[in-house]
Amino acid sequence: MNTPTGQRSSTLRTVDLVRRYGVGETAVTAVAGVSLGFEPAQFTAIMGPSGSGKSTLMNLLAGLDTPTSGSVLVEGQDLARLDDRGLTRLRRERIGFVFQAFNLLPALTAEQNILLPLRLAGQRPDRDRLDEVVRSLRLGDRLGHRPTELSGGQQQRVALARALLTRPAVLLADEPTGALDVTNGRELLERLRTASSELGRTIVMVTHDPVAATYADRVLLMSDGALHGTLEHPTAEQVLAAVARAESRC
Ligand SMILES: Nc1ncnc2c1ncn2[C@@H]1O[C@H](COP(=O)(O)OP(=O)(O)OP(=O)(O)O)[C@@H](O)[C@H]1O
Repeated sequence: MNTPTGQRSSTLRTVDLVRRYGVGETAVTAVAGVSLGFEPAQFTAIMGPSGSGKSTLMNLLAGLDTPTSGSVLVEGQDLARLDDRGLTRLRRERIGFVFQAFNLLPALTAEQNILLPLRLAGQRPDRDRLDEVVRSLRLGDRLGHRPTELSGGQQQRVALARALLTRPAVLLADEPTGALDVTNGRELLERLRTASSELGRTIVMVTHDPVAATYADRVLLMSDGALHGTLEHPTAEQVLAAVARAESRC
């Protein structure tokens, strides 16, 4: 998509984004001036040592935290200009979330969990859309089960179905494979890749796993709250080497 000025308009964009915690000598700059664009159908992995600002950046992208300065724009809308209702609506309709801990409601069945965001928005579920998502994630025979009756892989696929049902522009995934075994982790990463390449979703994933990062189109390396490099379609060895370099800077 191009703007009248010829600039490419990103689905998600940060401009000089800064998040500082505390004041005076104990102040910590968790995100130190990050300007980034995330494009449609682009799958980005964010890596970096512990404390480098990955979670803070994700919280800012999700509108869960407010920048000290700079801005986050989702489909051109500056999150800081939205009131609480507008922000809740944008997060419910345009941003999907997948977390390491699945975050499913234990009292609800898989289907009820998947439909929850729509119900909260007061919208009727589109059965065809539900069937399509459920089929693509191989959940057809598990819909009546509660989370405790599902494997970890199935629970995370339910969480992904919930995130994808509303056709969000952006999917934010925080260590989505962190609690999964290798096989289920790889399957989830394949689903994420399909969601970006075939469905056009903009995906941003924080991971500590160099192999998981190779499923992304690009890997952004953070250290000390700043961006210290980008790798395009790297191998796991290239990711490992880059992370080691970032850690040696700490
Ligand atoms: N609420 C807070 N109050 C004060 N400092 C904070 C707060 N949240 C994060 N920080 C600090 O900001 C820096 C970045 O933290 P952040 O959690 O974003 O790092 P991270 O890269 O996600 O780390 P990890 O990989 O361990 O999850 C750290 O120094 C952290 O201690």
